[in-house]
Amino acid sequence: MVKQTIQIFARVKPTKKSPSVYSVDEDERAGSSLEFLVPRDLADGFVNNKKENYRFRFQKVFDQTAKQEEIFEHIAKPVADSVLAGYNGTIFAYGQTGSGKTFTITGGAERYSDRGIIPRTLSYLYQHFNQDSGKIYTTQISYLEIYNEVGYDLLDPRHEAPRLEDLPKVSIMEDNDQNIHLRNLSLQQSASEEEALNLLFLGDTNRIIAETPMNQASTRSHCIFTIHVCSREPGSATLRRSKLHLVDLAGSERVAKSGMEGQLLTEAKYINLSLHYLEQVIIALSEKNRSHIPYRNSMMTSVLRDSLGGNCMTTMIATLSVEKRNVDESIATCRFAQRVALIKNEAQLNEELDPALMINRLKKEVQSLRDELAILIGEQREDQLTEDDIHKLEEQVKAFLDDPDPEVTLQLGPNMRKIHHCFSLLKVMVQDMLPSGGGAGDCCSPSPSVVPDHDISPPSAELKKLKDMLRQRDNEISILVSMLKKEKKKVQEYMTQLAQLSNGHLQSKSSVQSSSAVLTEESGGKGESSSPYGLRRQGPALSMGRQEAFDIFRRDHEDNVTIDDNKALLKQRFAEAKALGEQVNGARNRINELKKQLEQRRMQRAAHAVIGVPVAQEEPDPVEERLCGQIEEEKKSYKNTFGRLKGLRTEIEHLQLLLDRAKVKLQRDFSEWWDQEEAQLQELRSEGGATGRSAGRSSQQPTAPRPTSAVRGLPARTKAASSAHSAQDFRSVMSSGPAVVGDGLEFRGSAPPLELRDLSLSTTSPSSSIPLTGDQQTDADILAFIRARHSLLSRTGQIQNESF
Ligand SMILES: Nc1ncnc2c1ncn2[C@@H]1O[C@H](COP(=O)(O)OP(=O)(O)OP(=O)(O)O)[C@@H](O)[C@H]1O
Repeated sequence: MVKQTIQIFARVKPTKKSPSVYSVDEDERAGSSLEFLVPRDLADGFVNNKKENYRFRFQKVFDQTAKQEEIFEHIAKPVADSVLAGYNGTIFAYGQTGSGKTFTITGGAERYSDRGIIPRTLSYLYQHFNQDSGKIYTTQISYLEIYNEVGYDLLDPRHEAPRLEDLPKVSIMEDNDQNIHLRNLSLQQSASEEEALNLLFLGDTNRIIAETPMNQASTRSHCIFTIHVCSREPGSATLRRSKLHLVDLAGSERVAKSGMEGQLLTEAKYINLSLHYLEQVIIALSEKNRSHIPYRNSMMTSVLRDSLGGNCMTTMIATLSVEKRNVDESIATCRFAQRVALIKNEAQLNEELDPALMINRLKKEVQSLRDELAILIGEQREDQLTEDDIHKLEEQVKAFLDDPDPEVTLQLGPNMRKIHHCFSLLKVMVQDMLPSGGGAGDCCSPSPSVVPDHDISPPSAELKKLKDMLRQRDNEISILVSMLKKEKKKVQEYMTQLAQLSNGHLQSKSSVQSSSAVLTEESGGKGESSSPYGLRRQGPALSMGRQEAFDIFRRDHEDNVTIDDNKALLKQRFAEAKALGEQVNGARNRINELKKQLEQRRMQRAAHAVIGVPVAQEEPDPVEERLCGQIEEEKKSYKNTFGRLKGLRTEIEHLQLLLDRAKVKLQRDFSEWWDQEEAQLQELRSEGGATGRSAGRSSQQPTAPRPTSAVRGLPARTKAASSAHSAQDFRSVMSSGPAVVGDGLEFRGSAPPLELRDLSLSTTSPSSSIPLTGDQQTDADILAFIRARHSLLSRTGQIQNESF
C-alpha cells in the first residue's frame, strides 16, 4: 500500500498583458511557491482592503512558457507509471473558465504539439504495452460528461447525437460493499493507440455537437476520460486492474461575480453546487477524525470517490489566469489547492484472481479427482487398450509367471482394463494347460481365437459400424469444408468492401490536398460526411445555394485559417511519410540484396573447400566482413527511418482527427448560421411584404429592433461587422446606397428602392436554366440574401477599418 497526499501543481496560462500581480519562486527541494501581490488600490472596480501578499506552495508551478511536453513529463508520466504498476490514478484540472483546463487535459485543437495530457498518456501507455512482452494487456475506455448533475455517455455507439439529451443517461449504483457502479456508461475496448485516440475524438466531437450557444456545456460540465488497464502474465491467474481518470472540471468561478441569469444561472448553481460538494468532501477529508465524508451529495464526488481519500494516486493541476481582473479567482483556486494537498490517499495494488482462469483450473482438478474416484470405486475407463499395451501386458504376465519369487505381484496401476485383460490371458493359459489344451511354453502367445476379439481384430459387425462412422465423418468434413469455403468467400467480399471504404477514406484524406474537393466534402456536397470514429455518416446533399453560402461562411469562419494551416501541414506530412516509406522500402531491398550476396559468397567459399581449392577457413573473409558491415548499416538506417515513419503516422492520424473535428464544428456552425439567415430573411420579407403593400408610403418606416441572437453564430469576422449593422441599416443601404455588387449577383440601389422580395427574383442561380424545386428556390433566396448582406458587411467593415 502506498500512502501519499494529493500532489498539487499550478499552471499559469500565457497572457499578452504584462502582469505584475504574481511571482514564482522555485526551490528544488521544497517545491515552488506562487505569490500574488495585490495592491490595496487594485484598480479593477473594487477596493482591496485585505492582505497584500498571498503565498501558496505547490509541488511545482509551471509558468506561462511551460510546454505541453513538460506538463506531461512532470505531472502525467509518474501517474501513468503507477497505473502501469497496478495502482489507480487521477489527474484533475481545476480553475476558472478559460484558465486552460481543457488545453491542459485534452489539448489545443490546432497544433499537434498542443496535444494535452490525454493523447500523450495514451501514446505512452500503448508504447509500454507494445514493448513489454512479458505481460498481456487489455484496455478499455469510457468518457463521461456530467452536466447539471446528470451523467451522459460521450462514447455512445450510435455516434454523434444531435443534442446532449440524446446521449444515454448514466446513473450511479452502489453495491453492498459501497462500491460505485455507473449504469449505462459504455466501456469501449481499445486495442491500439489509434483506436483510443479515435474514441477520445469521438467523445470530444459528441461534446461539440451536443453543445449549442445557449448550452456551452464544455465550460459548464465536468468530463471524466477513464482508461481501464488490465494486465496478466501469460499462464498466471493473477490479474492487475487499474484505472486512470483524467478529469476536466467545470469552470470554478463564483456566480455572484459573473452576473448570470436564467438558464445560465441554473447551470452555474449546479456547477457551483457540485464544486461546493467537492470542496465539502475535501474539507471533511482534510479534517482528522471525521467519520462521514459526504461523497453521495453529488454525482461527481460519487464518481471520484476513490480518487479523493481512497485507493488512488491523485494529482491536481490548478490552472490560473493571471490578468488583474482574475486575481481573486486565481487566489480562490490556489486556496482550494492548498486544502486538497492535505488529503491523504492510500493506493493499493489492485490484484485479483482471474475468475475464468480459476474456473478452468478447478474444472481440471475436478476431472482428475473424478478419474481417481472412478478407479477407486471400480468404474471402467473408456479408453481401449492399444496393441502396444497388450504386448506389454503379455510380457509382464510372462515375467510374472516366470519369476520364482512367490511374493511377486503384477504392477498394473489403477487400470481395470489392464487388470481384466491380464485375467483373460491367465484364463487362456490355464485352459491351455488343461489336458485338452497345448503346452505352457506358448503361454504368452495366445491363439487369436481366444484373446478377446474386440481388442485385436474386430468382427465384421464392428467393422461395418466403424466404416459407417467413417463415412459419416467424411460427410461431416465435406459439409464443414463447403461451409468454410463460403465463409472465406464472405470474408473476401468484406475485405474488398473494406478496402474500397478505406480507399474512400484515403481519398478524403488526400483530398486535403485539393481545396476544392475538400470544400465539397466539408459542406456535405457529396451527400456524405466523415465521422471521427472512422465511419461515414450519410448526410443530405446540399443544394447549390447552400453550397455557395457554405463557401462564403467558411471563408470568414474563425477556424478557417487553422483548417488551412492543418491541411497544408497534413499535405507536407503525407509527402514526408511517402518519402520515408520509399526510404524504408529502399533499405529493405538493399538488405535483401546484400543478404543474397553474403549467402552466395559463403556458398562459394564452402564449395572451394569441398573441391580442395585452398581457402583460409580460419581467417576472416574481408568480402564477407564488408557485406556484414553494410547489412548492419542498412539495418540501422531501416530501423531509424521506420521509427520516424511510425512517429509521423501518429502525427498524421492526429492531424486528420483535428481536421475531422474542425469539419464537424464548421458544419454545425454553418447549419445554425443558415437557419438564422433564413429566419432573418423571412422576417425581413414579412416586413418588406408589408412595406411593399404600402409601397411609396412607408418603405423608410423604422422597424422593430432585431433580436441580437439574429447575428449569433456568424463567423467571428463577419460577426464583428454585422454587430454594427441592424437589419434596418441593411435595408436602408439597400434602398438608397450605391450599387452593391455581389459575386455574380448585382443589387442596384437606385430608385425605386429595392424590395426584399425582389431579391429572390433577381437571383442568378448557377443552375438557373434548371427549374428549381420549392426547397431549392428557398435556398437560392437565402443565398442571395447572404451574398448581399455579406458583400455589404465586408464593404462597411472595410470602411470602418479604413476610418479607424
Ligand atoms: N497554456 C496555454 N497555452 C496556449 N493557449 C492556452 C493555454 N491555456 C489555455 N489556452 C487557450 O486559452 C483558451 C481557453 O482555454 P481552455 O478552453 O482550455 O480553458 P478552460 O479552463 O478549459 O475553460 P472552460 O472552463 O470554459 O472549459 C483556449 O483557446 C486555449 O487554447
